[in-house]
Amino acid sequence: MNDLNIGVIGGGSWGTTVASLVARNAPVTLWARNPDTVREVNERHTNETYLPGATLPAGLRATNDISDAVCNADVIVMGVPSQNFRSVLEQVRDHIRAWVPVISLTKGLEKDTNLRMTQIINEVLPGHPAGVLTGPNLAREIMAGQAAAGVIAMDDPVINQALQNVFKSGLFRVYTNEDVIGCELGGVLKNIIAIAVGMGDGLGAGDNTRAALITRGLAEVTRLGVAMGGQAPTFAGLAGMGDMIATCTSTQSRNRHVGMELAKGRSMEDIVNEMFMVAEGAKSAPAVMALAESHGVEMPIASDVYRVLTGETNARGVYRGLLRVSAGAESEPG
Ligand SMILES: NC(=O)C1=CN([C@@H]2O[C@H](COP(=O)(O)OP(=O)(O)OC[C@H]3O[C@@H](n4cnc5c(N)ncnc54)[C@H](OP(=O)(O)O)[C@@H]3O)[C@@H](O)[C@H]2O)C=CC1
Ligand SMILES: O=C(CO)COP(=O)(O)O
Repeated sequence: MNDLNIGVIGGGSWGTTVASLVARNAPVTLWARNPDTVREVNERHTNETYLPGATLPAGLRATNDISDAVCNADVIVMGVPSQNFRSVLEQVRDHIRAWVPVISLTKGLEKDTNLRMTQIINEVLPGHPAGVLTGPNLAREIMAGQAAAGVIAMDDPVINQALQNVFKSGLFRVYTNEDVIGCELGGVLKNIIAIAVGMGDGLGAGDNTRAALITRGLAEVTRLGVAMGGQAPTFAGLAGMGDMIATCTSTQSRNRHVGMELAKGRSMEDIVNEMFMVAEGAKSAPAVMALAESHGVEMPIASDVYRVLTGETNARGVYRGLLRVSAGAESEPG
């Protein structure tokens, strides 16, 4: 057992899953805002709302009191959606000890500021090392005991290696990477491409179409990621291509699900109203478009998705457009 105390913040699908993984290696306290979730985790070792059918480790303790999860923690792991990240981190700030590293699990950008979650950590908790744990990691599949691999990224290689030991297990292989920006953006930007793939799949597109969307999607994600300071090889790794493949092809993906529902001609408002889990791609799309524009990067697939999300056009309309567009060189946008 590792002697670091870990505080995981957020009792949804991924926060609960990561807390369960870490509980094999170190003492963990999971903070959830919902007292029913806390009771269920502590008494029945389940979180049926977010992880139906999964049994959580008996040693995983949950709390409704954020100071209980934070004040003795040597590492804080943030697993709340991007639009709530800052406000929850401000609650963490009231209890966190000096220099404790903060790891984001969140794959989104903050609305209006367009900031990445590690940038928010730097703003709210200056001096605390900030990193991300990311990769092709669908929560329910990991809880079902399927092997997976992820990446832990942080500027400081010594802390990064210590954290690798906190998260890794026989079923969860964790690689280190020092490219925080690239790893973080890989996880964020693939979500909008997964919506595009969901729209295609919902309209009955074939395997060739899906492969073309994923490949061209990865090309535009890489262009923006590199323009924002990420390293190109990161986008060919687990945080980039790996997560892109998992999210774009899995029936478990919430982002792909949004695309499938859009393909039925439903409005975004309707779809979101009946989802209780987060689909970060839809929330982050305006920020992605703003960043693409400010960096002078063309993202034809993402901008088509954005036009569907805003109701300017529909899935069928952009699909027809895709077939009409003439192709140039593979190294160029379009
Ligand atoms: N699920 C997955 O497979 C993976 C998800 N991720 C990323 O992890 C992040 C979290 O996603 P995920 O766990 O799936 O989301 P879910 O929708 O499953 O759960 C969201 C959780 O956040 C909590 N929450 C929301 N707002 C607040 C708030 N203001 N204060 C406190 N808690 C809040 C919810 O609490 P309540 O129940 O009370 O509403 C819930 O516990 C996302 O950015 C996602 O992209 C990354 C990898 C895999
Ligand atoms: O990021 C994920 C898998 O790596 C989860 O994707 P969804 O949010 O689309 O379910």
